[in-house]
Amino acid sequence: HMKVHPDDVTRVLNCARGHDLMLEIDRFYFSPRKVEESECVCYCLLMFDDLGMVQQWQLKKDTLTRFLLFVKKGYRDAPYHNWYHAFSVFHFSYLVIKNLHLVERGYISSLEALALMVSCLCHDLDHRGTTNSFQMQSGTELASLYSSEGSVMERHHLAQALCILNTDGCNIFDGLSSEQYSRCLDLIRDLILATDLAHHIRLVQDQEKMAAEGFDFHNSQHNQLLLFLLMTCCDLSDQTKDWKVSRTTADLVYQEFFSQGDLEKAMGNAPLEMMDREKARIPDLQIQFLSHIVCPVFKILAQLFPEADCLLQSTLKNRHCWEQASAFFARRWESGHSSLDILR
Ligand SMILES: Cc1nc2ccc(C(=O)N[C@]34C[C@H]5C[C@H](C[C@H](C5)C3)C4)cc2n2c(-c3ccccc3Cl)nnc12
Ligand SMILES: [Mg+2]
Ligand SMILES: [Zn+2]
Repeated sequence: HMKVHPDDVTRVLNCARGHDLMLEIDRFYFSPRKVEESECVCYCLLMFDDLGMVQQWQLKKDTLTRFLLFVKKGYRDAPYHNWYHAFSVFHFSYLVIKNLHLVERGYISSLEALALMVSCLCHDLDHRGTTNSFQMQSGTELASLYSSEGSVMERHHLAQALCILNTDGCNIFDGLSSEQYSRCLDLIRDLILATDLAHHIRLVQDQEKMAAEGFDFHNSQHNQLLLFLLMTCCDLSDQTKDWKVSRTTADLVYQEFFSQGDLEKAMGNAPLEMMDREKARIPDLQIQFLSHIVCPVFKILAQLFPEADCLLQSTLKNRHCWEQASAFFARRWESGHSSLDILR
């Protein structure tokens, strides 16, 4: 089973003690993938502290550090769904809480902010780089455990998160009252399950309606729809960064998709076109993904929070870059080249 050495905890605590937050780490354009892997856990500590969470929820730094080290160990080295993805999703939750003033303005409570940050860290724990439909079609052990409820991978990520919280010396919530503790775990459950994009698609019309009507601070449904929207925004946040990050991320996602497609072919199943390295046209697929899923989400966020307009603009700019690439790619595709290298 996973183990964390006491010296690792000490090393992180020493690193955090001496450190200030990196310059501009709290800006939307900051790319968390620039942080050294060995410093990520220390920066998680600093971000929790910067938002006053350590003080407010009496989080013990050694417990929080041990928890973070277990979470980091809980991710596999898949091309995309690895610790760096979790760290970057967590970083974006820090950005929206801080820059959209979500707690001070009463959109979410401080407990919901804590649950959001912890859910982001844990939301893809033990991901194998394959999709829910792959689990079901190939009858994996996770499918046998969870397929009756759907969101197979997300239920596994949640189970892994609860397992770490129940590990000796890792229960970061032991300073919460029993009522706050159960509310926090209910939130983490709902927020991790909300990262299934199929779940998001069922909600997005309600989220658009909420943004059009205006957020109702007395409507608990609006509060829940906003929390789910924030989780999706965090999970897709690479697409709000500059073109190089957006393209590199797509590269990594399609490495996972194409490996799954290879597996499905080997098993005699025909993969989706977006999983088939022989058929997929990445620029066109990315234009669809940005148009149908990413830009609508950040449009809703920008309607609710004017400060978030820069995020919508970035996703639109990245979609435009893919449109340019698509035209160029089409020309090259006709003449027999198919790799993304042309975009370097
Ligand atoms: C760059 C990039 N491209 C992506 C292209 C496609 C899809 C994707 O799941 N598409 C859908 C398309 C329809 C309707 C639903 C359910 C399924 C059928 C599959 C969604 C995701 C992509 N994605 C993610 C990402 C975000 C959350 C979970 C998993 C992943 Cl991989 N993060 N970055 C990217
Ligand atoms: Mg996921
Ligand atoms: Zn994710």
